[in-house]
Amino acid sequence: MSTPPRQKRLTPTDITALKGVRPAVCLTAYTTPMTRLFDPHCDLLLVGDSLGMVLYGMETTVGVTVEMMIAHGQAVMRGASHACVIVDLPFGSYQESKEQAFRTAARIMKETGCDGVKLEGGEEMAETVAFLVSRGVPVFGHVGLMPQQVNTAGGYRSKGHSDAEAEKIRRDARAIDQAGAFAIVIEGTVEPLAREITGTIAAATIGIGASPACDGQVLVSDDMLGLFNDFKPRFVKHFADLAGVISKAAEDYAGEVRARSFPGPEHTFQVRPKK
Ligand SMILES: Nc1nc(=O)c2c([nH]1)NC[C@@H]1CN(c3ccc(C(=O)N[C@@H](CCC(=O)O)C(=O)O)cc3)CN21
Ligand SMILES: CC(C)C(=O)C(=O)O
Ligand SMILES: [Mg+2]
Repeated sequence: MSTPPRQKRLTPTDITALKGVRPAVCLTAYTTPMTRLFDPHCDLLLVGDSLGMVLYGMETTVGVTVEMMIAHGQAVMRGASHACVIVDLPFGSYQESKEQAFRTAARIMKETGCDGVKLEGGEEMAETVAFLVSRGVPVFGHVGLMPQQVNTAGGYRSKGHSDAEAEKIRRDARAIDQAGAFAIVIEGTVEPLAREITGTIAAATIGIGASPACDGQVLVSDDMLGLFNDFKPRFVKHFADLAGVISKAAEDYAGEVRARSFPGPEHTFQVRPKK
């Protein structure tokens, strides 16, 4: 009896090919059990550096390390059999030079087995994106609201309201597209601009707060599950209230322990009768 062929994950090329065919579905994933639940429903899973905020309680994504991204990238790869898996390059691991970016990307791909990496930036990162792609690293771009630039941007503010800001984002998206990115996240950007970019580049645009005109959508999974409630950007929709479910479970558990009604006989080991 031969073993069935191992199911192959979607490739970055497959994601680009969805453009103009059907919306690409993307969620962030950080752990094996959640990945197993998301994987059948998603085309793309992103091990986002948002994990610093949603899993580790950091104030921003700036403190996230390559080691954290590798540990969670490995966890996600253990649970993914269908979706394409992309890992975020964290702040400080790629901006210094295209060589630094390649070294980090190659290490992450080798140590996790993921399908490519994502990096934030526009025109200033185009040379880096071309360098990576020409050397075998599929690149997912990210323009518009760039969380790793929170300290120079003066906070998390939506983008493209002024003509000058819109023109900059237009140039950023074009530069990353022409550098060979297979897809580009457009974050926190006004609808007409996101629509225009989507219609004029080859890469698939994946929106988060960038309107339904994008080629696909992404959300931070803890946001859409109602698990992360420190803040709620306008683009977040809660598809469940897991925070409520979990706090109720903890409350019930605590009550039963205090009442000595848990554990019951069915959870308790008795000495086996001697033979
Ligand atoms: N849980 C979570 N969800 C995210 O979407 C997310 C993270 N964490 N961490 C990394 C970045 C940070 N992001 C953020 C954080 C806050 C806003 C926010 O408060 N936005 C305001 C903008 C108001 C405006 O300028 O119009 C909003 O009301 O949406 C947006 C994106 C997106 N990413
Ligand atoms: C929100 C997505 C695009 C992201 O970069 C992340 O989760 O880190
Ligand atoms: Mg990110």
